[in-house]
Amino acid sequence: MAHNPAESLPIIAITSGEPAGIGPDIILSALNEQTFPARLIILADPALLKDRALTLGLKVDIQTLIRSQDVTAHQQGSISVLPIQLAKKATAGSLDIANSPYVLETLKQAGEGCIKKEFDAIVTPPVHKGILCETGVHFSGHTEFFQAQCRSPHVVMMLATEAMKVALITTHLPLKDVSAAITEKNIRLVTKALYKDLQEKFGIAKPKILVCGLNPHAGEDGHLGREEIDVIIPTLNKLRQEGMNLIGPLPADTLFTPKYLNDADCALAMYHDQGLPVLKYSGFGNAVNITLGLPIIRTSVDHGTAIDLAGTGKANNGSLNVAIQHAINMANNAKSFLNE
Ligand SMILES: NC(=O)c1ccc[n+]([C@@H]2O[C@H](COP(=O)([O-])OP(=O)(O)OC[C@H]3O[C@@H](n4cnc5c(N)ncnc54)[C@H](O)[C@@H]3O)[C@@H](O)[C@H]2O)c1
Ligand SMILES: N[C@H](C(=O)O)[C@H](O)COP(=O)(O)O
Repeated sequence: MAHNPAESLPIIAITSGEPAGIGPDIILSALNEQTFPARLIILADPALLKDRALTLGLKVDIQTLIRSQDVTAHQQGSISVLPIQLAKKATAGSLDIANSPYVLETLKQAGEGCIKKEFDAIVTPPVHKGILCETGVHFSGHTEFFQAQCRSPHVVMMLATEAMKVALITTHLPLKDVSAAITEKNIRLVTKALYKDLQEKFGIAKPKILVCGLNPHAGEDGHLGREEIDVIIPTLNKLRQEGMNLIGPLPADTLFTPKYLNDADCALAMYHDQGLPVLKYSGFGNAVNITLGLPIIRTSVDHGTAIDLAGTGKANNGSLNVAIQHAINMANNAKSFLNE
């Protein structure tokens, strides 16, 4: 049989995201504007993509796959869909709880396919956490969903641009619960998982990580909070003794300045809105969200469902391009690592 070079391309599963949001829009525009060096499978209702393409005036060739193995190399303007049916026709800009099980099913099938190695990586356009939670399921994010599905003891949320990487000790946690989650165990598990993946997945031999304090001015010697003195500093000292290059805890308000960032590989923030606003200010629309610590590869966009923009043609697909390209690179690296 003739060698088919397409067979060496990674298979990337892309979920549709919230059907009333911009997920379908950015998938259509991204796959219409360039050819990705991969076999791309969209887990979605084909009717959703056809409707949205019509709304957006995009001419895209949407093919339905019977089996994931039948997917061929991506070509600009073509989309291969593994069908999952919506409960109700989706209206751009209007959330409908009836379609929440559909969203969860796309994630479930993507994760299962990756675990079974039918897919080499997952890319997730945005879901709406609120409408998923309204079904009674507790859904705090893809990060936690795939952690539970893969039974991973600890995962790390890291967002990255070309200029900056920001990882988080705690992810989707109410602010009132953050202090209690800043424990030696959590700091140790996240920092170790981050360090390992910066080495193994990003080829940084000895990562230099800047660690934020929790409190204003990193606690001001205990006058503005004691988490630094009681937990963060002793834990970082132990990790340093294990060979890690950790700087801090530094006051978070000045850690994100060129003096520190220019010379570091990653910033580690204590909570979501300590680290992500800085990253999004610096590179919103061009950043990738990567879940480290999973046995599978998963990347995502840096933005949400932007319900206000769904179906308008105003959604930017830059972050999805970056998320797909990162997933392809990571899948290729993992394949060459296995072949070494
Ligand atoms: N990866 C994900 O699944 C993910 C990421 C972030 C937020 N969310 C979820 O999305 C929902 C809405 O969140 P939000 O309102 O805080 O943030 P959002 O990112 O949806 O919107 C914030 C602002 O950015 C704009 N925006 C977002 N994406 C854009 C794009 N691609 N192009 C142009 N403009 C864009 C929106 O119009 C809005 O003004 C929430 O349920 C949130 O949890 C999901
Ligand atoms: N924290 C992410 C952000 O602000 O971009 C977002 O909520 C997505 O998280 P998940 O990848 O866990 O869904």
